Formats: sequence, structure tokens, C-alpha cells
Amino acid sequence: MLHNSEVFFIIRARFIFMFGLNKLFGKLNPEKTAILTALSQYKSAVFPFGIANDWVEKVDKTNDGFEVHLNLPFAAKSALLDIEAELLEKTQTKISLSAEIALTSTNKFKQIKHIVLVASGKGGVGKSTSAVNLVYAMAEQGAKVGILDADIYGPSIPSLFGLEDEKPTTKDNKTLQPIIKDGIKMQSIGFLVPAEDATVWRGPMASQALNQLLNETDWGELDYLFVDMPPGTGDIQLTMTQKVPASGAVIITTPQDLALADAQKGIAMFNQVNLPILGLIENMSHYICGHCGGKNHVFGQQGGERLASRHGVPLLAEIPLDIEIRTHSEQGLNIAKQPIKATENYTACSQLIASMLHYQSSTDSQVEIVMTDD
Ligand SMILES: Nc1ncnc2c1ncn2[C@@H]1O[C@H](COP(=O)(O)OP(=O)(O)OP(=O)(O)O)[C@@H](O)[C@H]1O
Repeated sequence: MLHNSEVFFIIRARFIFMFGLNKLFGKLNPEKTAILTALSQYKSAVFPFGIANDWVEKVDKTNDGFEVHLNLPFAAKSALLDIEAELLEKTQTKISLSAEIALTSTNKFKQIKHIVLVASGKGGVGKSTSAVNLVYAMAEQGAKVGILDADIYGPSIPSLFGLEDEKPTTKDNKTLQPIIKDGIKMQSIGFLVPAEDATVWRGPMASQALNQLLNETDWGELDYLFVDMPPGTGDIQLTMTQKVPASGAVIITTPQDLALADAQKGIAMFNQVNLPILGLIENMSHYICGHCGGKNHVFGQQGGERLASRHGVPLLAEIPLDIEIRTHSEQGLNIAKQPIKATENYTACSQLIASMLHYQSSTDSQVEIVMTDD
């Protein structure tokens, strides 16, 4: 038997559904209703609750099907092809999707919706390379993205973007303009002081420098700002973590035991300050043989998976050890615009991060799906 609150929930849900449809189309139309139903039933790791009706901006009839425009509340534009394929299968109608990315979350800092820390317990595991490639992938999903190089002791953002000779400018003598490449805004101590000066900085100076770079850069509006943290889990990293109003952290590790042990310390550090861990990325996870296509687990197997499941955090990606990743990074190339296989990993990973940040901060979606039994 239904309880009062359940009856209320059902009436409310129906009201929202009907009102939403009427608002969109004036009068209900069976073909359009079927499209909305199919969209809401589409499920994937990135869209665990389907495509909500209120993300649908408009549905237009064309000569051979429909055009549907979405306002997606997180960056996942390249999922549209997959969604189109499922809609075709379900409705037997050709449906072309287009989308704008319009985050609904409130700003976490100034005009920045989300700040994501990219950390590693150990140096040299590919943290900066992964951070830069995630940023490229996220921008390709239609988001406004920035990256802050907090790796004060070894700033590598200028070289990974191929912008070593750039110098930030100021319009008002108070704030620095970020350097911009492919629409991505960036700031790094490496643009401001010679590398040898940065390496001698002590802890307080390092976290002060991070604060200044974050506060005194004119970031403008950003959906996601990634922070490339210094490697390690010591006091400096802890202080930095406490000073940045981040939404979550991503930890990069390799499958080696030593790296995994340090990644575990990273998990403990973020738990200590109650910062949600969005997931682990196992970098240099395996090597695909260029001759036979076989997978070689050069540094060990399933270490990232075991660590992730032990701590209840998602394993976001297993990125191969790939010569093209290294060469593209060394040349400062935008990996998301290159036709290389490894790009898929960063694309999938960036969508998962965007989705998790959305559902983590969206109270609306929780209100609609939670049912009480009192
Ligand atoms: N998946 C990969 N495949 C091949 N090479 C990689 C991969 N990831 C990173 N590398 C290479 O490994 C080296 C170290 O990467 P990177 O500088 O990103 O590590 P890091 O963890 O940021 O280091 P640091 O601790 O010094 O900040 C670089 O030469 C980079 O090109």
C-alpha cells in the first residue's frame, strides 16, 4: 500500500513531467513524447539518470526525422553520437542532437564553477601530462576550462602547452591576464619566474604563491579549473589543499607497488580534509605491442583497480604507456585534436569527472529520486 508521502511524490513527479512537456511543446505530441521518453531512458556511466526532460531546449521536425537541442549541465558533448545511436534504435526515427554546455551548479570560487585538484603521491607518474590532456579533453566537450600550475617546484604547464616564452600581462596592475591556448586559460609560476628560482622556495612561500596565482589571475567565467598539484602528500600539499576551494580531487598513479602506496597516502590526505576523491587514474597502465596488439603489463597488473575498490573510489581510466602521449606532450600539442587512440581515454575520463561533479553538487536531482517510506 502506498503511503501519503509516496502518493504526494508520484503526483508531484507527474505534475513536473506534464508541466515540463507542456512548456516545451504547448500540446503533447506522441512522436515528441516518445523522443523525450527515450532520452530519459538512456543510461550510461556518464548519464546514470538519463537525459532529463528539462535539459531539452527544443525538438524540431525535419524532412527525415527530428533535431533535438539540449542544454547539458555538464561537459559531455561527445556522448551525443552514442545517444543518437540509441535513440535511432529505440524510436526507429533519425534524431540529430546538438548541445550547449550550461552548468547549473553555483560558483565555487569567483566565477569558477568547479576546481579540481590533480594530485599524485609520487613524482614522475605522469600527473602533469594527465592534467593537461584532461583539460584538452574537457575543453573539447564544450566546457570553459582553465589550468593552474601549482607544481611550484617543477612547473611544466608552459612546456606542455608549448608556450615557454609567454609572459602574462596585466590590464589594471592588480590582476594577471591568463595565457590562453585553444580557448584554455592557464597560469603558472613558470611564466613568471625562471625555473631555478622556483625550486628553492620553502613551504609557506610555495602555498602563498599558489594563493596569489589563484586569486590574482583574471580567470573570468570558467566551468572547470584544474590545478596541477606538486607531487607528494606532505605539509605543503596539505596546506595547499586546505586553501583552495576545490570540489574534488583526482589522483594519478602508476601500477607499481611504490606508486600505489603513495597514492594511498594521497587518498588519506584528501579524506583528512573531507575533499571528495572523484577517482583514480592508473597511468602507464599497460603497453600495447605495436606488432601483435597484445597488452603488456610492464609495471604490474590491476593495482589501481584494487586500490580503488579498497577505498571505494572510482577507477576513472587505465591509460596506456604510449609513445604518442609522450611525443605529443613534448611538442606541446593538443591531444584532443589529434587522431590518436589514447585520446579516447582522456575524453571518457573528462566526461566522468564532469558528470560526478554535477551529481555531487546537484541537490535537485536527489530531491526527485529519493523516496521516503514514512
Ligand atoms: N601515458 C604515458 N605514456 C607515455 N609517456 C608518458 C605517459 N604519461 C606521462 N608520460 C611521460 O612521462 C614523463 C613524466 O610525466 P609528467 O611530467 O607528466 O609526470 P609528473 O608526475 O607530473 O612529474 P613531476 O612529479 O615531476 O611533476 C614525461 O616524459 C611524460 O611525457
